[in-house]
Amino acid sequence: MNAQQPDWPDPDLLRAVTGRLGAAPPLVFAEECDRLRERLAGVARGEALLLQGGDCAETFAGVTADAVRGKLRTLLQMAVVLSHASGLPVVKVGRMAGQFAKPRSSPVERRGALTLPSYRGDAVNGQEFTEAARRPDPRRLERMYEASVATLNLLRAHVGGGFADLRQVAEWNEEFVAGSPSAGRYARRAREVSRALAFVRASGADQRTLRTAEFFVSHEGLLLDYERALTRTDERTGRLYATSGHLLWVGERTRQPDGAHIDFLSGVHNPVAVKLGPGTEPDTVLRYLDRLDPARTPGRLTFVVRAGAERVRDVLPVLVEKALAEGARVGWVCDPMHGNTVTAPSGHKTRAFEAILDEVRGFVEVHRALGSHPGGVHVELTGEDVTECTGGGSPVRAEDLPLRYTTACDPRLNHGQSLDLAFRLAELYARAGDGARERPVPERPALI
Ligand SMILES: O=C[C@H](O)[C@H](O)COP(=O)(O)O
Ligand SMILES: C=C(OP(=O)(O)O)C(=O)O
Repeated sequence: MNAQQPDWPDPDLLRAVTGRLGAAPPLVFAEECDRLRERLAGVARGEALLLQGGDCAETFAGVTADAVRGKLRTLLQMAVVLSHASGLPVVKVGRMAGQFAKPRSSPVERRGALTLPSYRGDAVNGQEFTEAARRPDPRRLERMYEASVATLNLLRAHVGGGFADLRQVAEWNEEFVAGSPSAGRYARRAREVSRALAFVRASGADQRTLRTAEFFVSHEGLLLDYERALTRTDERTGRLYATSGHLLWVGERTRQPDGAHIDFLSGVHNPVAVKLGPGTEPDTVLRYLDRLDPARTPGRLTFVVRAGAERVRDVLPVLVEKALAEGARVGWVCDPMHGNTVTAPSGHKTRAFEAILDEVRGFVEVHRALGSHPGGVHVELTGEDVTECTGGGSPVRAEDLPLRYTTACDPRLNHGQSLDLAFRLAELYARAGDGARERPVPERPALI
C-alpha cells in the first residue's frame, strides 16, 4: 500500500528529478543521525526530554533568514525552560528543513462548482486554487531539496555561531515574561534560569558549552520518491540512512504496518517515529516494534501520541502497557496538536491552547500512573505573531483568527503561545525541590 502519494503526471520527468536527487550530496550525515539516536535513547530511558517543533507545512517562500531564526529561537527558549524545570537535558529537533509535504483527508478540494486536487505541500503542488497550481510537479522535489539546504545552512550557522548562547536565550525569556500578562506566574522560573547561568559563569566552568547547542531536523517521511532518492549507504558501516533529515516519522494516515512507509523506515538506520492516533489498535504497537525496532534498541523508535485531549487518558494506557510488556524501550512523546483541531465560526481550522495543554497534562498523568516516562512534546509552532490557535497568555480570540492566519495547512502556536506552553509544561515537569516550583499542578485545566 502506497498511501498519500501524489499523482505525478509525468513519469519521465519524475525519473529525471529523482535521478538528479540520487546524485546530490546528503543533507545530513550518518554520524549526526547516530548522535540523535543516542540522545533519543536518553529520552527512552527517562533521562532526557524531546522537544520537537516547527511549521505544520514549511513553504518555499517561508525559507527566510527571519522565519528560520524565529522558529529556532522559539524552540531554544522553550527548551531552556523545560530543562530547568525537569532537571533533564532537552533534545531539540525542528520540524524543519524537509517538512514540505502534507497528507490530506481528501484528495480533492471543492470550491463552488470547481473541484481540484488538494494542496499537498510545496513539495508537490501550489496553494493557489487553480488547475495549473494544483497539478503535482516533480520538479518541486528539487526545490524542496534546495529549500532544505538553505534552511539547514541557516540552522547550522546559528547554532554554531553564538545565536544559541544560553545567556542570550535566558534574557529573551526574561523579556518575554516582563511583557506577558502571565508575568506573575512565570517570573520566578525565568529569574531562576538566569541565576543558574550566572552561577555556572561564576564557577569558572567551560563557557564554550553555553554558547552552542545541538539541534536536529525532522520531517514526515511522506514522499517516498524523494526519500528513496536521498537514501545513501554509510561507508563506515554499510548501513542505509535517509539523508533528507536526522529523524523521519510516519504519520497517522500512512502508518499501515504492512504499508510502504513503515517498510521504508524499517530499512534505514536513522532514529524513526510513528504517530499514534486515537484509533490505534493496541496490537499494532507490537507490529511497529517488530518492524522498526526488532532489537529493542533505545533511541531507535519514538511513538508520538496524538489522541486528543478528550481521548488521551483512555487511549494511551493500553498502548504503553503493551509496549512495556514487550520489553520495548521506546520514547513516548505527546503531539497535542493533531487530535485537537476544530473549525471556528469563521471557517478557520484552529486549536485551543487549553485543549493542547490538557492533552499534555493527560499524557503526563498516564505515564506517571504507569511508571513510564512522559518523554516530551511534538508541536506545530512558528516564531511569528500569527493568529491561528486560540487562547494563550495574551489570548487570541476566535474573532482574531482572520488577522494573521498564514499557515499553509494546520494552525500553529505563535511565539508567545509557544512560550506560554513551555512555562506551563515546566509546572507539569518540575522536579521535586525545584526552586521555581511554586504552585501545585491543578487536576483539571485552569483557564488562563
Ligand atoms: O497536518 C496534518 C494533516 O496534513 C492535516 O491535518 C490534514 O488536513 P486536512 O484534514 O484538511 O486534509
Ligand atoms: C500530518 C501530521 O500529523 P498526523 O499524521 O498525526 O495527522 C503532521 O504532523 O504533520
